[in-house]
Order: sequence, then structure tokens, then C-alpha cells
Amino acid sequence: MSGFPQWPDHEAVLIRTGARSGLPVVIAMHSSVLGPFAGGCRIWRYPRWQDGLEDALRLSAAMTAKFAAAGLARGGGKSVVAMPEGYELTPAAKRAILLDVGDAIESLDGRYATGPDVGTSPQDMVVIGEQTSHVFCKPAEEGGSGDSSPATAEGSVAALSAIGAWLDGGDSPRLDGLRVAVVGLGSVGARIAALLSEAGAELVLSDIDAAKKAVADRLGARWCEDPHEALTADVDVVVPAALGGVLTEEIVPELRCRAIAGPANNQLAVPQVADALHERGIAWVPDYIASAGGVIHAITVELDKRTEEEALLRVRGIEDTVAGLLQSADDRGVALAVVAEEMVRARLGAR
Ligand SMILES: NC(=O)c1ccc[n+]([C@@H]2O[C@H](COP(=O)([O-])OP(=O)(O)OC[C@H]3O[C@@H](n4cnc5c(N)ncnc54)[C@H](O)[C@@H]3O)[C@@H](O)[C@H]2O)c1
Repeated sequence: MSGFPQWPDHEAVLIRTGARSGLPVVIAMHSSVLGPFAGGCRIWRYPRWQDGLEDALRLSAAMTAKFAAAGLARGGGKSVVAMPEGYELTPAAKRAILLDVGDAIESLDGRYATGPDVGTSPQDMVVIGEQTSHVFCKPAEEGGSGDSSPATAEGSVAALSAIGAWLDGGDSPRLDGLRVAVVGLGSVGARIAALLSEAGAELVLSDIDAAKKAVADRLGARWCEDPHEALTADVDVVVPAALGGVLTEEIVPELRCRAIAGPANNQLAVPQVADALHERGIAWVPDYIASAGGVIHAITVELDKRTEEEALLRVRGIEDTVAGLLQSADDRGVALAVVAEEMVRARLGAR
């Protein structure tokens, strides 16, 4: 997030050597203004362990923004285990790391809870859960909320409904007839495409994996072999649902959509792209808003112990959030990212 303070304003950082793995376990705790810390556990290879620390600091700050924007009473946290390059992650080594993470979390006495991130799965949360109860996103058969992709997709579609209304100049959420390009048809992207198709949207779909053409065929959608063609297609909205960094300074002049909203993390290659999109009249919904459905659902059900219905209502609340942001961005003639950042700061009581 441009301008959002990320360093050195963390409340606390725990760094300890895992008793079993011997690897550094980092837990970065950014801001507990809204509630206890939560955020995924990343197990990744880094050139230096300090790069893992830096990742934890950056990602925990982003989680604070995500929770604040979602109206969840949680603070941004993140755990990272930095493996050296070339480290052989055998099943035994993975288990040792996960137990070390569980110990580190337990030592914090409920101040921080974790879920899956890059390099960890819902099943891994069960292993962490052997050492601590402060864990979410366990598989359904283990008493957890299961795969987060459906709720993430719901949240992105809620954002798209708000965009549909905004494009119509009205208040009624609309997906019927909306022309949408979905780039990336993995667990989340394929679900978004299915939900949009059901709601009557007109779809352009793409993925680097040619086998995903089957999704387009099944939904009767237009298939683009080249993801760049889908990104720059003449549609109302583009949905980035693959990897980050897809919105570059080079691609902005080529875009033909009116809005962009999707689940992919870290969509902007550089922060200035948000301004470039605004100058081209393209509304960009920050990924920390459009991708929040999964974590909202998991935390609501597993940590807050609320019902599925309540969780779904909270996820669908993304629609109202985006509608409000689109309206105030228009009223003030500024980028939606600016209004979103101000909303986050206001909720955190920051200047
Ligand atoms: N799964 C969740 O609940 C969740 C939650 C929040 C954010 N996200 C983010 O959403 C995005 C998608 O997540 P997912 O779980 O569906 O991942 P996934 O790995 O299941 O799917 C990613 C898809 O993108 C495709 N892809 C990769 N590079 C591409 C490119 N350059 N162009 C087009 N397609 C490309 C892959 O072939 C794959 O089909 C990721 O950025 C992820 O971090 C996911």
C-alpha cells in the first residue's frame, strides 16, 4: 500500500530458533488497535533469513489494512519460517517446522493466531494445532472451516456486484450482462467465473495452463490463450486471479476496462500504478479489500465461533464497502485506493 506506514511501527516481533528444525521462526505483530493479531504462516526459501523477516514485517502490515477494511476486530500479524536456499523440505522437516511454529504461537498466549499462506496448507494447520489452539483454516473434517477459496471467490464477486451498480450509475448490485475478464482459473478464479456465469455475466477467461480452457468451454465463455489478451480485453471489469505484480506501468495504457477487482495478492507492480489507473479513469479496488473473503470467513467461524450465515454476511459486506468507496472516490475525484487507505487509517485511529 502506498504511503501506509510499514516500518518501524510494528508493536512486536518474535524471533526464535525452532527447537526441532533449528530454523528461525519469525512472528511479526503489526497493530492490535482493532484486536488480537492474526495472519497466515509462510514457509519459504530466502537468500538470507533477514529477507524472511522483511517479508513478515511487510505482510503483517498488509494484514492490518485487510482486517481494518473488512471491519474485523483483528490486528495484522504474520509468521514466516525462512529456509535457506537449497534446504531439503522432507515431510519430517516440514513437520518439525510446523511444530516449532506451534510452540512459538503458543508462547504468545493467544495474542496471535495463524492460518495457511504460501508454503502451508489447511492440513499443515492441523500439525500446528498439536501445539496450540490459536490456528484457523483447518480442514472441515478436522473441525475447521476448510478450503478458503469459495469464500474468497464470494468476496470478490461481492466487489464486482458493487462495480456493476456503479457502472450503471445506480444502487442495485448487478452482474447480469456485466462483461468480465477473469485472468487465472485456479481454486479462486474458476469459482469466480462459475458464480459470474450463473449470474448472467459475459465472460472472457484465461490462464497460462492450457488445460483450463475446459472451464471456459463448460461455462460457454470466450477463451484467450494469452493472458495478456484477456487483461487488455474490451470488457467492463478485469479480475486478476493469478499471481501478483500483473498491473505494471507498461500495461496501464493498453487496458480497455473501466474497473479492476480480484483476489490476486499484490496486484500493483509498483504503487504508482494506482495513480496511473486513476488518471485513465479505471477504478482499481485494492486487493486487500477484494481478496478478504476467505480470511473473513475463516476467522468468523473458527476464531469468533459464529455461524456460517454470519460469516457469509460479513463476506458479502465487501459489496457495501466497495460501493461506498466508489461513491466517495467519485465525489472527491480521487483514486479509490486513496479513499480506501484513508478509511483504513481512520479505523486504526491513525493520522
Ligand atoms: N485461495 C484463497 O483463498 C486466496 C485468498 C486470498 C488471496 N488469494 C490470491 O488469489 C490468487 C489466486 O489464488 P488461488 O488459490 O486460486 O491460486 P491457484 O494456485 O489455485 O491458481 C492460480 C492460477 O493462476 C494461473 N496462473 C499463474 N500465472 C498466470 C499468469 N501469468 N497468467 C494467467 N494465469 C496464471 C495458474 O495456472 C493457476 O491456474 C493468488 O494471488 C492468491 O494469493 C487466494
